[in-house]
Amino acid sequence: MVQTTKTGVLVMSYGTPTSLENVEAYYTHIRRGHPPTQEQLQELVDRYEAIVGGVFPLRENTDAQVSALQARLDELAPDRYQCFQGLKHAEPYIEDGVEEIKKAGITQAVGIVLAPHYSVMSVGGYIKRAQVKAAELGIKMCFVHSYHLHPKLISALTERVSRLHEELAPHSGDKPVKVLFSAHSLPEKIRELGDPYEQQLLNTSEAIVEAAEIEDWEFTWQSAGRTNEPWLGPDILDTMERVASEGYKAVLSAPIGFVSDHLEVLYDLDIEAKAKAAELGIAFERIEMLNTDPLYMDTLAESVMTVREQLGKE
Ligand SMILES: CC1=C(CCC(=O)O)c2cc3nc(cc4[nH]c(cc5[nH]c(cc1n2)c(C)c5CCC(=O)O)c(CCC(=O)O)c4C)C(CCC(=O)O)=C3C
Ligand SMILES: [Fe+2]
Repeated sequence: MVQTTKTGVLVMSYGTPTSLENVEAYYTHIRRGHPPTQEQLQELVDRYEAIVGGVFPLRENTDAQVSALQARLDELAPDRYQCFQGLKHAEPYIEDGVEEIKKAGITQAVGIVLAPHYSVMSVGGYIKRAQVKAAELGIKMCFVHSYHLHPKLISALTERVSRLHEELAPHSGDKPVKVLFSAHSLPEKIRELGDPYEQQLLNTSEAIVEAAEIEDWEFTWQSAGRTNEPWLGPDILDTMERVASEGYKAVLSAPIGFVSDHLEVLYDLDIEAKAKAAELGIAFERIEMLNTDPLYMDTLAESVMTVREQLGKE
């Protein structure tokens, strides 16, 4: 096999079904091999049907993000990096991505997840799977664990929050606009593990409000799983009810735990939370997702290059 001195970049993301027929297999994978009940499946299919229109946006967005990152790395360091995709719950799986790196004759790689905040239950899980496969194939690998305070990420998010804040101000009556930062909830047990997830999310929120000079804001959770164990709360729908009862007339939604248009944003916020706002008689608008924003691509590229230097030194 021809070896190359290029560094592989394993770009990891959640993954989404390839078609509505495929939702059951996808959901079964998320549930670690336990198929959902008919009712659970139908509920998820209904949510996808509400947003999809034949295409699953997360797949296109992940493809576009990986290509844009490759292009940016090629500009910053020509011929040095080759990107590969590895998905948590769909093909190409994380392990497939590592296999592709091996097949390309690459012996060292950096892994990065398309999610800025680290939790042992999210990013930690991605990294573990890549590590196991890389060790098996003899590839030397390093990882970006989080990039939730990267100045360019904060700048891209601040710009979105500031712009929307101005747009919403005329609709907020005699109260300020309420900014609600949110991220995917996780089971409450992460607190016992000393997980950095919550603190990192608060730190991102604080960096944005400081830069945007916003005083009226809260952090709240969204998209909690439908299981019996307790999940981190309060949920955004409950927070919206409370905020409306306090007299607020306009909510700005900033789902900073996500970087792409997908189900948790297009359904849980744009359909479900928006319907709740209509019921409560308040305005509700969401910031645009980062998708391939050049500042986000720079955040990823610079984070990869920083970790790559560590790899070289070892
Ligand atoms: C932390 C976190 C992120 C953010 C970080 C990251 O991006 O990794 C995230 C993102 C996403 N979650 C997604 C979809 C789903 N997540 C589910 C279920 C779960 N998510 C969890 C956590 C997270 N999820 C957990 C602990 C579960 C319970 C099951 C388990 O223990 O693993 C379920 C099952 C049904 C339900 O519970 O709703 C679905 C359909 C999609 C893709 C949407 C699309 O296809 O457009 C995306 C980007
Ligand atoms: Fe999820």
